[in-house]
Amino acid sequence: MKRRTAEPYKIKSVETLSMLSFEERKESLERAGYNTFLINSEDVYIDLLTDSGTTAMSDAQWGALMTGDEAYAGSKSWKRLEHAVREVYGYKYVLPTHQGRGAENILSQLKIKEGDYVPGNMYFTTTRAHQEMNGATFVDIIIDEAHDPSIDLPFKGNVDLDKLRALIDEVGAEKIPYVCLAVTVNLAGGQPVSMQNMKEVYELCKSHHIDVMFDATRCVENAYFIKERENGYSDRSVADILKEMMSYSDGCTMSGKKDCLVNIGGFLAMNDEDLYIRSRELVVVYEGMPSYGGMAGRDMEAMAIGIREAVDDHYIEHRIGQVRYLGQQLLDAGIPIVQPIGGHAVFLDAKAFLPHLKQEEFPAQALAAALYLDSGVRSMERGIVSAGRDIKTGEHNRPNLELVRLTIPRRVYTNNHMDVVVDSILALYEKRDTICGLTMAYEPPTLRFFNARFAPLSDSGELISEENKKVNA
Ligand SMILES: Cc1ncc(COP(=O)(O)O)c(C=O)c1O
Ligand SMILES: N[C@@H](Cc1ccc(O)cc1)C(=O)O
Repeated sequence: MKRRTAEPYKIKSVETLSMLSFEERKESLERAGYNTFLINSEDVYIDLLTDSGTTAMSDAQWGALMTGDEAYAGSKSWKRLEHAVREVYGYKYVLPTHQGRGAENILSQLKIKEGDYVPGNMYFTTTRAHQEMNGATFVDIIIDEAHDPSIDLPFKGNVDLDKLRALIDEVGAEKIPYVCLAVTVNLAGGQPVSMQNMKEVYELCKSHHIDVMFDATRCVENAYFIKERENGYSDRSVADILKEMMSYSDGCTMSGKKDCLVNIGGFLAMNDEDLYIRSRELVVVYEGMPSYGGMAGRDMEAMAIGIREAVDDHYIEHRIGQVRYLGQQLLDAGIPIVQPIGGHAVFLDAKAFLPHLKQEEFPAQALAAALYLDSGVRSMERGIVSAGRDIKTGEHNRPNLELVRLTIPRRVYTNNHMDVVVDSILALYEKRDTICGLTMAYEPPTLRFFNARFAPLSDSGELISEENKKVNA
């Protein structure tokens, strides 16, 4: 018999959850314009909107808050954070930023010129927005399989080297300031990149004098998948694997709100001194002194500790295990989800869940809204709404993946909460043909998914109703 394992921590402080009635949830959803981003958190029972900044900190982190050095300049806390990044990730130079997109802003401004191309293994919303705002065209070089939710591959975040070579041949290396490699790939379903692939991308780029910058947001989760799935790594520690991974890049942007186990913070790291000096100038303009970059001294203390806690083998094994615990139950029940199960989230395949809805009826948005209505579980649309519009044609970008993300915060929920989520999804699947599509009532011009508002496309005005079967037929 396989012995069961449990959380590698015990609970010291608890937060009461609110449990609204169906009618209250319905009102809350209507007030939010059927957009889960606009629901008040006090109306949410289990919050799987994001794993960003939602981590439960450890007692060591809470304790360290008191030791934060809030000096405007030369803070001891910054020194400790800088030391942790250098030691755990291996980069020479580090600059603090208020969160990941602060680092993306500075990197994009410094490296991109109008008319450049930035290849990446699938886009991320904020990352691409910064690249485009600085005049670059994003080019997706992820393997084709990553766009198919049903293909089960160990490293579905890998770069297709032929696509990268073809781009270099077509536009010339001088038009590619850097390759942006996400480890893991959020929008592909939290899928990892293999060490072999990182090595090959790095070698190809170096032969053309192109830099490789990682989006390191969930790099520890990527390192764990390498330990589990790639030949030659099973006996190595996650910390050791992570260090090797980072050696195949010239620097990284980091949202500390994920794999640094904190509620706010980020950094930009690099090995090139000239880029460091120029970045430091922009940190002063956008973030604050290079010894705090938008973070309080106490935040930096917590992050320095979180960086080390995240590479504990027991922590990361449980983390990935919990995501898998949720995903596997859904798979066993025949629910369409992105395979294999990724690092930070389980992604429902909304196209397969609601096949009666056209993509312009926003199936993933409708499914996320229906899940909230059913049980108070909050998730996030990752499909046509998130993909926005083509900046040249103004048409909707139409991603192949039309997903609902169930994102698991780190160290927050127990597996009993995961069971509640499973039950709600199974109940919705039973009555899936009663769920109708949505129309977009308000569309913001940028990053529209955050603030867009929707309305049900049904005669009754209800999102879930037996009546909808007729509309959907
Ligand atoms: C893959 C990835 N990159 C970058 C970011 C940006 O980080 P932040 O939210 O800290 O600005 C996020 C989350 O927003 C992310 O998931
Ligand atoms: N990075 C966070 C927060 C976020 C969510 C959606 C975005 O498009 C941008 C940022 C996440 O992936 O959950």
